[in-house]
Amino acid sequence: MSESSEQSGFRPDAQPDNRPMPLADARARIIAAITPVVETERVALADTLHRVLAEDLQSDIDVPGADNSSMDGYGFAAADAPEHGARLRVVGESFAGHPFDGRLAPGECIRIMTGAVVPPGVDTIVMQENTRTDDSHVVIDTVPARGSNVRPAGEDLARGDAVMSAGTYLRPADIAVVASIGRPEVAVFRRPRVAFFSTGDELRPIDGPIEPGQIYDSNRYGLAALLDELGMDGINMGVVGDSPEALRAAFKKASTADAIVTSGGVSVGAADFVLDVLGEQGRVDFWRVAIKPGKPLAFGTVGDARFFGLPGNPVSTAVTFLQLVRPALVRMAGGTPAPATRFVLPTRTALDKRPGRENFLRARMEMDGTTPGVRAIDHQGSGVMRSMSAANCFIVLPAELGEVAAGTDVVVEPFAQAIWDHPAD
Ligand SMILES: Nc1nc2c(c(=O)[nH]1)N[C@H]1C(S)=C(S)[C@@H](COP(=O)(O)OP(=O)(O)OC[C@H]3O[C@@H](n4cnc5c(N)ncnc54)[C@H](O)[C@@H]3O)O[C@H]1N2
Ligand code: MOO
Ligand SMILES: [Mg+2]
Repeated sequence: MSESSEQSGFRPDAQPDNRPMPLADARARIIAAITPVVETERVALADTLHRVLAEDLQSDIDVPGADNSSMDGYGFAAADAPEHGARLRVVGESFAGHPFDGRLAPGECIRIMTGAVVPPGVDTIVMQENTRTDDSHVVIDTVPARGSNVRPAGEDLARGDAVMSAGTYLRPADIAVVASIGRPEVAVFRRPRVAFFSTGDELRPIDGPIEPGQIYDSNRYGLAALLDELGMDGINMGVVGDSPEALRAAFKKASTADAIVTSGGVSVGAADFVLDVLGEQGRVDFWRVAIKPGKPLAFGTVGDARFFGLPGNPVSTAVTFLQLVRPALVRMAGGTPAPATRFVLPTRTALDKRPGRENFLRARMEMDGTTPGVRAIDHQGSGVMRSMSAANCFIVLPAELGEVAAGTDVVVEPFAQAIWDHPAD
């Protein structure tokens, strides 16, 4: 039996046929429901990693500010060294931060270092490995072409250039570029406030003992780290028990955030109340997505907040966060989510698959000698978080597919991703 025909008692209007929603549709609906934050603040550049730029930046200066040398060597006028073996008198030096302020007469050159200003009269630099010194002279064994090793002013950015536009998610390289034009502070969007909590009577804090039947609340630590990595303002609300009353109180408290992310209690069990309380205190936009792991995901609204009810199985929590919550939060933060980078590799192992849900198998891309391939982690249970930790990619198998034989080309999605679109890319 195909999984898509599974039934449940719950029927949000959004899914009149009661089937789990295809993942692409769920993602599109979530993205369409997100409103980006608009408030901005000025922040020291050093504190802007993974913040979203809220202003267009233009350069007031040339970077670099002057023609400069790309080599340690000697600078001269090409006309003075018409052939290999030319001999020039060394009359001064230009160091980075200490320009040469004299003038060159015919037959003269200067010692010059990488990054040092190329003075008027010098149009060519020879690297010192191609020279010999001879008293106060230098012999250029191999004369380079005119203009060699001179980096022009403004090579990186010219005065007036557009440097970066509002909506850019700031990566380390971007921060270095902004620093290069001398901006100690920039305007960024306020970070979305994302309230998150775990649900489950079995969950215990990680700094105490556990009894049989109890487990440590690991999902909340994973979620906190994922939110942190995205630059969100995470509001850690702890563990909420499996009771409608406790959930009502938690939903109420979280309803002033921009988003709420929970784990657990969204399936059909007798202690799964998240969906009921979401319907009661807010609105269910849809429930259940044709994704494995992660099917019972719920999306909706509570007060001001977009609500993501992630399934409690730890791998399901992680996979649904990456596939559905992360792009939504990128948009909420003022950025543009990038489509996943994917490519094709042969699978070294046969893959179990039933038609019905798009599968995200945890896998490792690896080389066999010089041949790249991908190998699924042995244990694919949605409670086996080590499968995520040991993996470096997903194998993504389309919903309709059945079993996959070893040697078949499969779609691979590396964990290391450009997750937001970068206008300069
Ligand atoms: N009769 C059916 N049962 C289940 C179905 C179904 O379609 N019919 N779907 C299964 C699928 S798929 C998933 S995924 C889970 C989702 O369950 P819930 O979201 O209701 O999550 P819980 O029942 O609360 O917990 C599931 C599992 O995960 C552990 N857990 C929960 N929270 C944490 C946490 N913070 N840290 C670590 N581990 C956590 C929990 O102890 C359970 O073992 O439902 C299936 N059932
Ligand atoms: O889809 Mo559930 O996520 O198998 O574990
Ligand atoms: Mg459950």
